Amino acid sequence: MKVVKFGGSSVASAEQYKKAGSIILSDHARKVIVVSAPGKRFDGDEKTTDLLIKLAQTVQNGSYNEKLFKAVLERYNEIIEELGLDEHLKGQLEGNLRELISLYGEDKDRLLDALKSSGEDMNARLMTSYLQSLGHKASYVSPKEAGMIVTDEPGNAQILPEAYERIAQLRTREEILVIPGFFGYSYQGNIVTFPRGGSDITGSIIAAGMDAEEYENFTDVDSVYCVSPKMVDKPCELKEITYREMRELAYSGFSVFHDEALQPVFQKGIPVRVKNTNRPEAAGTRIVLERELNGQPVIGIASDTDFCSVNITKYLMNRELGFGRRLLAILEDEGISYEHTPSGIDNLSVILRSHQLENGKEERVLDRIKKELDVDDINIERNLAMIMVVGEGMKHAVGVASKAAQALADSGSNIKMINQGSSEVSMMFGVDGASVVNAVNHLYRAYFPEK
Ligand SMILES: Nc1ncnc2c1ncn2[C@@H]1O[C@H](COP(=O)(O)OP(=O)(O)O)[C@@H](O)[C@H]1O
Ligand SMILES: N[C@@H](CC(=O)OP(=O)(O)O)C(=O)O
Repeated sequence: MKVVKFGGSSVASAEQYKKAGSIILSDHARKVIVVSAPGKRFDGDEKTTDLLIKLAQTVQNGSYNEKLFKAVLERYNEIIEELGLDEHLKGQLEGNLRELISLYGEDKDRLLDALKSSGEDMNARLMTSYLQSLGHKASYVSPKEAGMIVTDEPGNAQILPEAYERIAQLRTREEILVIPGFFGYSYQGNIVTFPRGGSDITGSIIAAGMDAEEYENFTDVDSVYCVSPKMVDKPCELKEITYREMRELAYSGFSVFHDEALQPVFQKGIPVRVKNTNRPEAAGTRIVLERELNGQPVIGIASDTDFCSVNITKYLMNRELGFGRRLLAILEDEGISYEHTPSGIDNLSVILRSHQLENGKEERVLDRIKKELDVDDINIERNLAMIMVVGEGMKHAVGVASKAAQALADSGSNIKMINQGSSEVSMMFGVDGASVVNAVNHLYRAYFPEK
C-alpha cells in the first residue's frame, strides 16, 4: 500500500485534479491520498492558504469583507463546476467556512489555524467526491478520525508518539482514503496546523503509521535537483538521495520537500519518491536510507537568505565559565531559536533568521546581552545567506572544502563564516545575501563540472 501526497500545484484546478485522479487510479496500491490546498495555477496566482491567511487577518483587524471570503470559495467552486461535482458541495463548504469564522473569530491564533486548515479540508472533500464521481469507493477521513494527535502550539504542531498506533487502525479500511494535509488535533480539541508546507509532514506521518510500502510525493518538477531550479537553469536530477542528505538540503532551502517530513518515514525505513503530477512517467527521486556514493562527494547545494549574525566580543571570554550558556538562555527566554554559533577566543557569533528580531525584539535582546553579560562590543551583521554543500561521500573525500573555497573566490564572494558538523555530511558557508546566486552557480559548476 502506498500513501500518496499531492502538493498544492497538483490540485490547483480541475485540470490538475484530472491528472491526480488518473495517477491515483492507475495503481491499486495508491490507497491513501493526502491533499494540500489548491496552490498557484499560474505565475502570479495566489495560493489558497495565503488567501485564507489574509481572510483571517481581516476578521481579526475588523476589516472583514465578503469579497475575500467569496474569492476563497471561488477557487473550490470553479473545481466543482468544471468537474461536474454535486452542487450541494458549494453550500456545504460555505457553511463550514462561515461556522469557523463565527466559532473562532475572537481568538486570533485559533482562527488563523482553523482557516488555514480549511484549505486542505475543503480540498480533501472535493477529491473524495471526485473519486466517487469516477465510480470508485472513496472516503474523506478527517485528521481527527485518522488519529493525527498533535501538540497544541498554533502554527507549529508536532505529532505525538501515540498518534502512530491510532493511524495504524486505518489499515483495515478497504476503500481509497482521502485525508487533508497540514493539520491535526490537540488533546485540547483544537485544530493545529504544521508549519507552512506541512502537508508533506502529514503524508509522512500517515505513511509511517500505516507502514506503507512507499510514500509518493507528487509535485510540479520531475525530480529533486542537485540545486534549486530557481537558482540554476536545468540542474542535474537526483535519482536517489538519503534521508540525511535530504533533511540537510530541505532545511537549508530545497523547498520541494519539507525537512520535518523526513523523520517519520526514516524511523520506519519507508522510501519516499518525489514525482511530477504533470509528467508521472518520469522516474522521480527516491529518498532512501543508503545509496551508492559513486565516488561523488557532493550530492546537492542548497541556499537560503535573510539571516543575520549577532557578533559579540568580550576580552577573556574564553575564561568565563558559562558565558555561552547564559547567552543562549537569553535567546531562549526571548523565544528565539538560533542556527549556528561560530566562535573565537574572545568572540562569539550567533546566526539567526532575521525575522526573529522583528517587532522591537532586536533592541531588547541586544540590550539584555550587553547588560547581563557585560560584553565589550556587540553588533549585528544583516542580509546574510547560508549555503549548504551536502553529501554522504564528503566524509571520505579530501579537498571538498578547498574546492568550495576556490569556487566562492572565483565568484567574488567573501566567505563570512564556515561551519562543518561532526556528521561530516554537510558544510556550511555564510556569504553576503547579494552574492548568493552567483556563489551557488560557481559551486554548482565546481562540483558538477560535467553539467
Ligand atoms: N532542489 C530542488 N529540486 C526540485 N525543486 C526544487 C528544489 N529546490 C526548490 N525547488 C522548488 O520546489 C517546488 C516544488 O515545491 P512546492 O512549490 O512546495 O510544490 P507543491 O505545490 O507540490 O507542494 C519546485 O517547483 C521548485 O521550484
Ligand atoms: N497549503 C499549505 C500546506 C502545504 O503543504 O502546501 P503545499 O503542498 O502547496 O506546499 C501551505 O501552503 O503551506
